[in-house]
Amino acid sequence: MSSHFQYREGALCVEQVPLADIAAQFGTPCYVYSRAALTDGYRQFSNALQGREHLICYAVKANSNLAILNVFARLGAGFDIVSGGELQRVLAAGGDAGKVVFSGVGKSVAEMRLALDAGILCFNVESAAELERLNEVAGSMGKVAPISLRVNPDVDAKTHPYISTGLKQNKFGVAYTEAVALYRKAATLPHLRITGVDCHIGSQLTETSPFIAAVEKVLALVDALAREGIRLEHIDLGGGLGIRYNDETPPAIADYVAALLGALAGRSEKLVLEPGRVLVGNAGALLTRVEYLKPGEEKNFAIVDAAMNDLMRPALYDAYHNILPVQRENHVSQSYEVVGPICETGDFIGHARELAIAPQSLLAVLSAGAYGMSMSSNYNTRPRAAEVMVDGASVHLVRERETVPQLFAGEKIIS
Ligand SMILES: Cc1ncc(COP(=O)(O)O)c(C=O)c1O
Ligand SMILES: N[C@@H](CCCC[NH3+])C(=O)O
Repeated sequence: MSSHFQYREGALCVEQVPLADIAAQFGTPCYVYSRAALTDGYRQFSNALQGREHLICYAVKANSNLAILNVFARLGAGFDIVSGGELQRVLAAGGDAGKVVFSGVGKSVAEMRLALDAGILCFNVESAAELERLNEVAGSMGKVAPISLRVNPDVDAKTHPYISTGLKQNKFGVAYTEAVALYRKAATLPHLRITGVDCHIGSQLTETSPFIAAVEKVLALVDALAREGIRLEHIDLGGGLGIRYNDETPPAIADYVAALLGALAGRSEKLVLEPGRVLVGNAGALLTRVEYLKPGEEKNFAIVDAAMNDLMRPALYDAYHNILPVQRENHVSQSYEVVGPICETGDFIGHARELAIAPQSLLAVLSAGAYGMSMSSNYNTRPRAAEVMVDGASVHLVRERETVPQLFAGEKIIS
């Protein structure tokens, strides 16, 4: 368990604040984030990278709450975005456009314009067609777009197939074998300026070796480009470092960074990283309340007020999240299917969890800071959860629970 979420005298606390107090004040379901945990994670990266020119671009998709983006912006972070919406959130949170890298296979003309207007650091271009489009859009605006090519190194990230991105059969990046030719082509396009190279092989990696295999391929490409007179200012190695949800043993941030720096020894290019999950995953928990206990013939169900619309990782990837009682209580301990109110059999938060709970008990779903709120939806017309950030002894509401009128925003009935 993260050191930021700990039991104190039987009460689960975030820092010094009992989660039960937060539930009483803000209701459930509610995401709770620890500012100290966010700061710690970021500092582990920046400390490990000391002495090396670098930029830590937090991957906004992991959690785009404005308060979280603001914490990272104040720490000096850059941002990895994948949409115009994410760029707008970064700017609204006080992020520096000049530290933004823009990834993604489907950038629209409008998104390119927005990013060029804002003056982002780099477009991570993922196809030949995107290269052409970006050149045209930049030209039409009288601008020059800074670019990297995202190369697909064809390395097995050894992670869930839905979140592996660096294999030939994945949609991401340009084929490794075509990268030099595409760089040559980019060098001829007048409204593009080549600044770097990028790769990202997948998410929730728990071993270092696939990262190193990818770095080696990227460096071979950097050398091949140098032989052609194409010199790069930065090398972006993406994100992907995993966290402990259950019994995984991912490398510590410092060890992961040390391994990358070892592989990059003797290289002077600026190092860009795009960590998402490892910065926010264990900095957040989802608080939920037991609505009903429903004994079944084969299984006991604990029906809680959070559901797959709030946290879809279990339904989508069969992902494991530790579920803990917020108060240690003297109920009979039983094995429960922890499920939400949504009309889908796949609507579960956890299978076969041994819990001592009763109706109205509060539960904390741990490691929910990454890809929790950011992947939430209004499915079953459920309002999105509230989000709070704990900063020392202070608790701040950083996003209100949606209300019914908000759920209707922008819609109209026609006659
Ligand atoms: C291009 C890119 N960069 C960074 C990330 C962040 O990944 P993670 O949250 O695994 O660190 C992702 C998501 O996998 C991504 O697609
Ligand atoms: N959404 C995924 C990770 C995808 C990473 C984005 N490229 C998760 O919850 O684990």
